[in-house]
Order: sequence, then structure tokens, then C-alpha cells
Amino acid sequence: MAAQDQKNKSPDQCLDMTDLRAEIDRLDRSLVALLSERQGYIERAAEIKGRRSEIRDEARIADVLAKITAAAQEAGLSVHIARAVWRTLMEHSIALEMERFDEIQAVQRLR
Ligand SMILES: C=C(O[C@@H]1C=C(C(=O)O)C=C[C@H]1O)C(=O)O
Repeated sequence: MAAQDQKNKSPDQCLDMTDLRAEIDRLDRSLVALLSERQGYIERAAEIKGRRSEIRDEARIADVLAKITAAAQEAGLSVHIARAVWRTLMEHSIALEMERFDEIQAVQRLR
């Protein structure tokens, strides 16, 4: 086990709110890194998709929500939290993808 891992405390090992919040802050940094990596693929999708109408894909949104629901159930994460977070995440991702798509189109019109 890496030295860093040994410093992490399980919820039961946290004896006060300072301990507990340090662990939440650590996990939040990891979540930000993962969401940033996810955003890279959203931005790339804006380059790959040929039409603005392709950006919001309801079938894919339903597919992601179904996979997230199953993964949350398996992991013991509240399905209510998981679905709410991913619905919000996908709405903001779609908005970002549209912004990027419009920027690309604007640059191409100038050429
Ligand atoms: C990245 C995509 O574009 C959109 C963003 C999605 C997401 O954030 O997971 C899902 C569906 C799409 O509306 C995609 O089509 O997969």
C-alpha cells in the first residue's frame, strides 16, 4: 500500500469533524480530476459531431442514467443522489458541448 493510502481514514476511523472534512476534501479533489477528464471527452464530442442537433442525444442520456443507476446500486451510493448528480452533469455538459460547437462553427465561418 502506498504511503498516501495509509494516511486515508475510513469513515469509522474519523473521530472528529476535522478528520472527516479532510477526507471529504481529498475525495472532492479526486472527483474534480475525474470530472475534468470527462469534460475533455465532452469537448472532443463537439469536434466530432457534425450537426448541432446531434449534441443532445436523449437515447444516450437514458443509457447513461441506466448505467449510473446500476453502478450506484452496486456501490451502495444513493440512487437518488447519483441520478440527480448525473442529470445535472449531463445538462451542463450538453450546454458546454453546444458552446464549443458554436465556437468551432464561428472559426470555420471566418476561414
Ligand atoms: C457526450 C455526448 O453528448 C451529450 C452529453 C452526454 C453526457 O454528458 O454524458 C450524453 C449525451 C449527449 O447528449 C454523447 O453524445 O455521448
